[in-house]
Amino acid sequence: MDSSVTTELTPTDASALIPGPANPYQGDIARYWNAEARPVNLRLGDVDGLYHHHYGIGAVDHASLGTPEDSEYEKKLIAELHRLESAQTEVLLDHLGPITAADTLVDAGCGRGGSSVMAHQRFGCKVEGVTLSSTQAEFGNRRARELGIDDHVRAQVCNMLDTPFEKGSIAASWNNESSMYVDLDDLMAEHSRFLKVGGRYVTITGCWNPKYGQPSKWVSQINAHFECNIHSRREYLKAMADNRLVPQAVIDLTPDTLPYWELRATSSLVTGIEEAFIESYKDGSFQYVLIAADRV
Ligand SMILES: C[S@@+](CC[C@H](N)C(=O)[O-])C[C@H]1O[C@@H](n2cnc3c(N)ncnc32)[C@H](O)[C@@H]1O
Ligand SMILES: CC(C)=CCC/C(C)=C/COP(=O)(O)OP(=O)(O)O
Ligand SMILES: [Mg+2]
Repeated sequence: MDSSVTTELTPTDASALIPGPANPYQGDIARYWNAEARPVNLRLGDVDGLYHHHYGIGAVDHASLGTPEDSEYEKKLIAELHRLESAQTEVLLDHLGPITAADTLVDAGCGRGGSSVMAHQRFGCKVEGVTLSSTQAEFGNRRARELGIDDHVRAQVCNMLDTPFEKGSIAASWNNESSMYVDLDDLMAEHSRFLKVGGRYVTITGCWNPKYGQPSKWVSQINAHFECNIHSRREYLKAMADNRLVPQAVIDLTPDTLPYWELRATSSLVTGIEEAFIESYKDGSFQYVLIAADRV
């Protein structure tokens, strides 16, 4: 083809130019999430159409569950787990700072888009989600169309370490349980690049606790289960400090997530990873944290 010829790109052509996985590992992760269809995620999402791939926080409302003998008990338990997962997103959104409808936010590693939809519903803003999985991006875009918000909420297949967002164009961004798939220095550098000075970055993540020493056997088990690479709390703080992201809040959510796991362990939707989360949270080797940082 004559390289001197420039052709105007339609949006479809432009999206076809988005590079694929940057390395074989990212290819594995794209395949993993393209194939994922666990009932614990789909049945919870079916409760109200918000599909999450993260865990829950807050006290279990035991009164709402009734007793295991009730015919509706399992349905109520699923609704309760889902309520706790959406409560987790609400806490993340609480830490984004003042957001207006004119702002654009980035949901880095957006999954099926539950957090993106909730952010738009709260702030009226635009939300750009990125995921390695084409199945997830299609799912999220279909939900946005069904909700009539596809002019504000969009998912793209894109590596979050190399996004198309312009330097300094984004009011706030987050990783909701998606930072354990990437190098943290590369990740914080990319958020720092596209965030406005004064913008806010938030992560909710599981991290290993430097006070414990090294990653415990439970942490290794979680890594193997999800093909991820859990970082330490210290690595998060260092990567932020090195990339003009200054922590404004560091909140240990471990006590708040344990009730979710203990309830989930009693459900029919268990996946086999519940013991590793419960035991590592209890022995102190693993922590569930929220870190909110100012882009300075
Ligand atoms: C556990 S899911 C979390 C999804 C979502 N944040 C949520 O709370 O529902 C992890 C997500 O990270 C995404 N991910 C992992 N590595 C990525 C990368 N390099 N670029 C973009 N997305 C990535 C996966 O595609 C997946 O959507
Ligand atoms: C806190 C840590 C270490 C998270 C690892 C990333 C991850 C897989 C999150 C949940 O996804 P999911 O909702 O698809 O998982 P599950 O099927 O277990 O609910
Ligand atoms: Mg889940």
